[in-house]
Amino acid sequence: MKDMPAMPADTPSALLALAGEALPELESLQSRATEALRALVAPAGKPQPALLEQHQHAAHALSWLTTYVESIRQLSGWAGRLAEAGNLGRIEALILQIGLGEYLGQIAGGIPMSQTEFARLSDLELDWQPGEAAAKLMRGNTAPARAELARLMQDNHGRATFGATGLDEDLEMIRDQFRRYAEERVIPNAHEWHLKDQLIPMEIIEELAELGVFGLTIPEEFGGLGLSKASMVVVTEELSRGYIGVGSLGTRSEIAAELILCGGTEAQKAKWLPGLASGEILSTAVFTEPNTGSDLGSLRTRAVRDGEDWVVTGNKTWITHAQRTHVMTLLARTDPETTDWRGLSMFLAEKEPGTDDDPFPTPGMTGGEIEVLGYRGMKEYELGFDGFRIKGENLLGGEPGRGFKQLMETFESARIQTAARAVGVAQSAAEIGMRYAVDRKQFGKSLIEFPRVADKLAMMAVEIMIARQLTYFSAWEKDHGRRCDLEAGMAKLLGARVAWAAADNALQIHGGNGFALEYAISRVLCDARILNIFEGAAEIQAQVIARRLLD
Ligand SMILES: Cc1cc2nc3c(=O)[nH]c(=O)nc-3n(C[C@H](O)[C@H](O)[C@H](O)COP(=O)(O)OP(=O)(O)OC[C@H]3O[C@@H](n4cnc5c(N)ncnc54)[C@H](O)[C@@H]3O)c2cc1C
Repeated sequence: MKDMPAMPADTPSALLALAGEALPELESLQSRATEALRALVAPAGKPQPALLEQHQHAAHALSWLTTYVESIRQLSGWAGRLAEAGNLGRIEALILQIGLGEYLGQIAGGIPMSQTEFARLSDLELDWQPGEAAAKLMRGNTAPARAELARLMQDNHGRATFGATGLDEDLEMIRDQFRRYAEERVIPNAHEWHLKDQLIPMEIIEELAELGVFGLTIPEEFGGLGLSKASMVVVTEELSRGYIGVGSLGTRSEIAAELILCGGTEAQKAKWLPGLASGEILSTAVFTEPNTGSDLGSLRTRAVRDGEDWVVTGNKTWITHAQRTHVMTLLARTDPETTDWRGLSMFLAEKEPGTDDDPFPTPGMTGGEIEVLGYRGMKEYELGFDGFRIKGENLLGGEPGRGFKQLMETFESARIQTAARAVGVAQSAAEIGMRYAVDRKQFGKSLIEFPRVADKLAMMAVEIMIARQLTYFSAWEKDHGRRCDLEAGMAKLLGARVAWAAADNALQIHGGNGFALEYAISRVLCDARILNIFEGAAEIQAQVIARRLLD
């Protein structure tokens, strides 16, 4: 078979010029796709929920297409900035070439939304004849390029990332600090914590508190470090590379702090934020119920006024880190006349931290552990509330009925953080897979010398960089005060798929050993699986993106 001609990867400027030419064409394709969906689901101008559901596959195809166009834009932007600064080396040029080639190819041929569902342009009754630039770029994902990238990854092994991140020195210093921490304190222990299904030791939580992890983005006036979301992303990425459980410790504090900063009264800010920032107050997010997960607005746990207080009755489930925490951000229905998001309120419900012997000592509250595949370290619980009392002053914002909107205001940050967790997990899978592929020999040579093994590693490096750049972009937008629900949703959507693919492929590289609990990759696979479920399951994320594109 005749090989396709290789792309001129030795001329990154030519590649960037081609990307620059192709982008307007992709943007126009995305506009055509949006109009095609509008024709299907909004015949009278406004999207109709029933039609949007009927055409869900087409709607999600648009979401994925848009995510890919943004990915190409961010990948090109990243490479362009590196080139300007004289830092676009060979490894970055190959990531750019392969990434553009592969994502353009998938746009034309089908984007995997899951292993068996593809977003195709024909779902939106579109066809696309790629212009000259796009057609050239599409040939970029060649066997020689992947082989060279895998070779360079081997040389690069031991550095923080495969390819320069493009972040500034301050952020790279933060990365270094947390990378060292994870190397010394997390990685040597993570697998044992997982296998023994242990809570992450308090010692680690105290050390992270010392390092400022819980108050990273809380303003200095409330005892935090007042740093950017970009720094949160870097810290989260590195800690999650060590262990998703450790990378997720800060998630709940981030949600609680965002809730209070956006929706709390001045008194609530003064009361809660300093303790959250210092890590003395640990929080847990209490939203999901046995019958309401994705459709959170319909939840049924009730909070009823009793004098100054509120009394809570109902059941919650999947509550991470419920036992050891001091405060619950608890969403409950305060208007019994409603059945949707309108009657919900958010509480900062105080509780006593439990112990193994007495996990839920607070009156009116019971709980039990849910045994899980992965994402251990904080443990998940189902909770029962019966006559559980919350002080009136702990109703967030002091006014009932605003809980769902208050929660929605935190979605951007939470999704950015989850995307960063996904990048960290994917990076750890890539590194573990790489080490094994080098060390393990079959047929007289290292596994990495077989193209199908090297290809997997090369594609991991490419997709991790794409997901990383999308995540940085959404953090950048957030830090500059711009709305970024769309970008954060896309980063989370793609990041979760990338993490799962990386973990699955790294396990494949391990062969039978990957299936042994003893090997770290077995844990990373289990940990990666959750990313497509929480913080908006992939299908919900795609639905939200599609709705937003039709706004
Ligand atoms: C390990 C873990 C930790 C968690 N931690 C917390 C926590 O700390 N606090 C908390 O409140 N919650 C937590 N959750 C709950 C999590 O947010 C929910 O699991 C998630 O929102 C999905 O809800 P569900 O599990 O009820 O799935 P369901 O809503 O029943 O959905 C099941 C599946 O159906 C599909 N689906 C659902 N709706 C649609 C739709 N409209 N269109 C197309 N497909 C759809 C999706 O594939 C989805 O995965 C956690 C969950 C897990 C597993």
